[in-house]
Amino acid sequence: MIEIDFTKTLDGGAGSFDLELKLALEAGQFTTIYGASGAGKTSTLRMISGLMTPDRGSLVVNNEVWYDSSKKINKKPQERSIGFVFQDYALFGHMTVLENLIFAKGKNDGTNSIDELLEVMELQQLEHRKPETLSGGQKQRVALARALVQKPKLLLLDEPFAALDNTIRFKLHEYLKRVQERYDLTTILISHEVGEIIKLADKVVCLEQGRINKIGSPDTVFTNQNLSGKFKFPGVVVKVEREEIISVVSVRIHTQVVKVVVQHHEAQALALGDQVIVVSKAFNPILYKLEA
Ligand SMILES: Nc1ncnc2c1ncn2[C@@H]1O[C@H](COP(=O)(O)OP(=O)(O)OP(=O)(O)O)[C@@H](O)[C@H]1O
Repeated sequence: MIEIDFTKTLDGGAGSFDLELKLALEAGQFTTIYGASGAGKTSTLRMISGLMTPDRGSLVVNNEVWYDSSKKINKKPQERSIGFVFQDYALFGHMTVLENLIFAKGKNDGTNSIDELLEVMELQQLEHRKPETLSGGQKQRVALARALVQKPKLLLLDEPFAALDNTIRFKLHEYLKRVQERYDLTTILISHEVGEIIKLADKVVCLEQGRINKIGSPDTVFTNQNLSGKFKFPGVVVKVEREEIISVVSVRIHTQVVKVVVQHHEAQALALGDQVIVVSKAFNPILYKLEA
């Protein structure tokens, strides 16, 4: 359990405001922080990691006090069991992929196996390459593997996929889900992408000017409904066609476009580019084996 209860006055563009966060996250849970630019998302992760000090409050991770202003406890970032991945990779350019991971391991025992991480993240073929020779998606896989070497209790991700195109981003979601489940990681992701949040997160915390204004499952936060469909696919509206009795909305889901029949009044509420969730209650798929 991660118990966050701290405040800090931040210098916003239009004057100062208080970031006030009281939040409990269950171990192994995947939480996303969502909110407008300047709401205090990055500051929150920096305070959890010890890179920024709150004005007052406490932070307790699995019953271990990392910060408590009244008891004057403030663990240094290197004493907190955290893996941090940023948008800009921050890999060591003069080291190969393998050397980056070995460096992260340091002299510590009890770390995750580097061989296993290379395998899970499918980096074996790239282990002797330097970061400058890798694509953005490959670099981010290395950054994710490196963040996991020290067996962190908490994985913090600050818009790690924002600079990548959709296809690479979708692949990285799969890798992230895979490691999150394999290592039972308590994860906090900052994201602006509603589709990404619906796909990955158990819980979403919406921040506005330093305060939590909504919290809950992505379904309830973004649609005000508890969606009970068997299959849920986040997508983007690419076409709305009004026909005689009904309207047809085309939704791009990853690389496919599906057509969904809706009532006219539902179609009227939609614009091209809107993010939506396609929910299917009864789904009777037919399976075809692909020949390699
Ligand atoms: N050390 C600091 N002391 C005081 N104010 C700060 C400090 N660091 C950042 N701020 C201010 O706090 C506000 C919130 O910044 P933060 O980076 O947390 O926002 P954000 O929600 O992550 O935004 P974005 O989505 O643009 O990254 C900004 O106005 C920023 O200038």
